[in-house]
Amino acid sequence: MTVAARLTEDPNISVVVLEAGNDHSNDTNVLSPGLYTIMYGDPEYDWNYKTVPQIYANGQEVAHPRGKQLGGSSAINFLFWTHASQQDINNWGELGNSNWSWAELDPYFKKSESYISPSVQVQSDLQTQYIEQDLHGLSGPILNTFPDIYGPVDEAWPRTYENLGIAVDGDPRDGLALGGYTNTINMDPKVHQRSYAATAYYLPASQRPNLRVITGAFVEKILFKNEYGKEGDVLATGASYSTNGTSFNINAKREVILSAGSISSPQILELSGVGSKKLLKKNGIKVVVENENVGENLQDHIYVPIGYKVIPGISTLDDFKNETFFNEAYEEYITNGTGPLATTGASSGLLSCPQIGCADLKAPVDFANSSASLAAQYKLLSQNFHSEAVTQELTVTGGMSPQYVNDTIKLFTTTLEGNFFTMLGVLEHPYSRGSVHIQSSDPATYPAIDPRYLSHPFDLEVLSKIALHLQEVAKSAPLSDYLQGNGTIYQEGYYELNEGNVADWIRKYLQSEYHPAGTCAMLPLEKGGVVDARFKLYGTANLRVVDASIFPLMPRANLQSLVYAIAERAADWILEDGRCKK
Ligand SMILES: Cc1cc2nc3c(=O)[nH]c(=O)nc-3n(C[C@H](O)[C@H](O)[C@H](O)COP(=O)(O)OP(=O)(O)OC[C@H]3O[C@@H](n4cnc5c(N)ncnc54)[C@H](O)[C@@H]3O)c2cc1C
Repeated sequence: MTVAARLTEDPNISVVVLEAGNDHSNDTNVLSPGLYTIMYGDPEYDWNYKTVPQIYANGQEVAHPRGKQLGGSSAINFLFWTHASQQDINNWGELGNSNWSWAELDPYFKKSESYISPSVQVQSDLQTQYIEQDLHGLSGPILNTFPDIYGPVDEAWPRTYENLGIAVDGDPRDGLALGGYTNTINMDPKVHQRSYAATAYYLPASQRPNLRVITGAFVEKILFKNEYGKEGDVLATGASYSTNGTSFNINAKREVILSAGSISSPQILELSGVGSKKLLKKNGIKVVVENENVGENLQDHIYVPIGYKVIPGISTLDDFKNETFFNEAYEEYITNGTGPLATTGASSGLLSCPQIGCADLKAPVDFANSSASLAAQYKLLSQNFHSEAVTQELTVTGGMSPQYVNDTIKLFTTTLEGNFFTMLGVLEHPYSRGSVHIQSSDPATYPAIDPRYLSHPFDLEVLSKIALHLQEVAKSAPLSDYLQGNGTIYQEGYYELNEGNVADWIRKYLQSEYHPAGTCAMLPLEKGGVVDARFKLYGTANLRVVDASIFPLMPRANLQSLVYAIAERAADWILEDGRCKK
């Protein structure tokens, strides 16, 4: 939506958007910051993917919700608005992408955002004074602020990191600062509604005569002309899609932009004949552009959860299990836009290895068994291992059921009596790599998603340190004041982790943060690339991929601010390239 909205600012450019899901931009389930888990597993909102069994993680399938609606996963995400580091983006340049550096991308982060300062009370309670307003966008479409409804645990969060000597040392928006802090969320503070791609980019543009959005349009493949373009590249002429079982073709005069996300973009390319010759032949698909890199290089953030019992009197998401409580909260939100459904968590800690007490951990240096392109990625990760964030620590103020790794409906709640608090420790820069590939030429058959979690042994080593650090945080005041036994009494099913049992526990209960990336990597072709540094698919004259699948290397933190930034940049380049061609 970001690209379409920007391009149609020019009345001479017409854009048609094909979206498989429906428009839910007026739906409380999407707009309420506290209701997002209600959408998981529901086919009206969520593709509800699962990985193939993960052989390094107890053979489990891992759930992968993805937004199936206008605005995609920005409509179902947790509203965390956090940022990549400078090094993360500079790495993309180092890997061979010209004109990619933090300095060059920074204006586009700003372009997408309107930061809205909270009240003086919120600033003090949530310790938001770290914000440097000049670093933020102040007039972009996505509204971004702090939750103004929160409890004592939220207030305790930044103070706990302060007591541990690892409070945030600046505004992480600068791509440098590290430490524990309360992050912003993408919410309109006036009405307490999610601000996301559909409300922020689509709605203001929806009346333009040069923008047409077709919802319920399931793209089956991209169409190519059977002749070559000017530069010897294949021409994309449009797409075929189906609506309610009827198929249609739509023509594109200038460009086709594929933004179906890290799971569907490689799937659509392969269905269209772009991918590995062997795989396409096996599935009876004619090869249009041969490229073995399509669908490879899958990366994801995984995390380990640890659950605690809270002291009596602390309200948590567990209270929603009480029907009366939920109905009252729902009524209050619908009527006044306030109450427990008008808010969400915002507790982050971006921490380096020395900050979590693992300064002695040695990052891998021998990449002899890796391909040259992967070795280049590993080299950058290892060089910066001790200065970059190794983890993002965050919280869910409520119980989780980590045994339901493959079922998000059950994962974010418990059947237990009581109130709980869950700490999550995310592995920020994984070394494991996987893939997404079609299993059939039938577009309705989901692709095989295989992130190969923990296939690189270093990931387990690092995640173990992260899990042990979470326990230290939980035992530290003032957070520990709100946890039973000062952070030593676990939710049933969890137990004290130590050097001896932590690895087994992680293999069993690791979860995805639902951040798949990298499957149509922006890299030089010979280094594993699918698109070039201007998003153009290799071997084609006029097809670009613009979504998280082009990230060549996983950044720290949550992905959405980076997805908006690259989409803003892509729109500029599409306009620029169009002008050059005239
Ligand atoms: C549950 C969840 C929680 C998250 N929490 C956060 C968070 O708190 N903060 C954060 O920064 N990030 C978060 N993320 C990640 C972030 O939302 C995503 O990385 C980002 O939205 C990805 O954008 P994208 O454009 O690559 O793909 P998507 O947003 O997934 O968009 C792809 C779009 O393509 C459509 N599509 C797919 N296939 C087809 C087809 N065949 N035909 C037509 N349309 C199709 C989809 O329906 C969808 O609308 C979360 C993600 C999830 C799933």
